[in-house]
Amino acid sequence: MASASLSLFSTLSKLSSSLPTSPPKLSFPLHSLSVKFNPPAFSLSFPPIFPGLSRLHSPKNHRPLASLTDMASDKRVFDSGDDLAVSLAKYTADLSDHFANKRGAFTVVLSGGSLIKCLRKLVEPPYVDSIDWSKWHVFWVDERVVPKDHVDSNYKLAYDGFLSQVPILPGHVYAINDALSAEGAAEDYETCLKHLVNTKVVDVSAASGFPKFDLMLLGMGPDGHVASLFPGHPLLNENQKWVTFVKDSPKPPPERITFTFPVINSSAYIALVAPGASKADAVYTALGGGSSQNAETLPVQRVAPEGVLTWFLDKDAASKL
Ligand SMILES: O=C(O)[C@H](O)[C@@H](O)[C@H](O)[C@H](O)COP(=O)(O)O
Repeated sequence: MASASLSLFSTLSKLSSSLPTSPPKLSFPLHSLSVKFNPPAFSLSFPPIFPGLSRLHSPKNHRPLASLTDMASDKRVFDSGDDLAVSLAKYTADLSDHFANKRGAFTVVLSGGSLIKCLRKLVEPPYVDSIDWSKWHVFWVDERVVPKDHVDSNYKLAYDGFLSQVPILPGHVYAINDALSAEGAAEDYETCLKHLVNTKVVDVSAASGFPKFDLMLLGMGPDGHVASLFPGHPLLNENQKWVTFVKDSPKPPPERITFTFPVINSSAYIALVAPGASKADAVYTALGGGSSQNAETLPVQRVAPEGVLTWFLDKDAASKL
């Protein structure tokens, strides 16, 4: 079993490295579109009508429609990690059905860290059998600039804990080109995204001109960072690039690529998944009004998508609310 996984891993790694690194030249540069960047503002208020909610349905019928009403909640707090994982799996599966039917594709953005463990129920029945995995396209909101088989790689983390256990097409898994420098990998990933926007695999936000992913699964660090956007870092204000790089990440390893806030905030749905006591202070700052007037805004407080934001917390993370 282990060797089968290893050989699958190496096949997938090879396939991923053969992803378009120099896609066809675009007929127009998307980044030259006029871009409206919303200044950082944290808001938990939702649009009066949740995008697409009324059209959500459950063709394979393991998910009763009535349960979709709990998607109206902005914050879900669970007694256990297992309860959180079950709810997150159901939420993801419902959105997968919705976007597969609406667009013929479901674009999902992963983080690293503890998020991958929180996806563990997706690889179990009923979801593993009922989700149309062929529609999934998988991206990373941030990635460490290390080889794909390195212990620090977010790709490897996701592959070992999730991707190797579901039939997502290898060509739909968009890992970074790990042969490049941080600058090169960020540029390459942005070029790849432009190609996918141009071919309509990835949607585009009419409001911002940035790519609009169907679902972004964001983790949050104890310091309130999301993706590789860290407190006090100038990259928090990047408003032109889609993908950029850091070489001084306070969380090791230092070299990473990351989506920028305009891309994060153009998402249709964001799940902010932050379990554990170490997240309680940042959760309080973000949701409980815990910061004083002079305190620096945490990166997570800048997460304010065009679409719907839902927090997934356990009782330890929510203990200070
Ligand atoms: O590469 C990374 O470091 C991750 O992608 C990062 O953005 C992660 O989501 C947060 O650091 C939260 O990680 P934890 O959930 O493990 O605290």
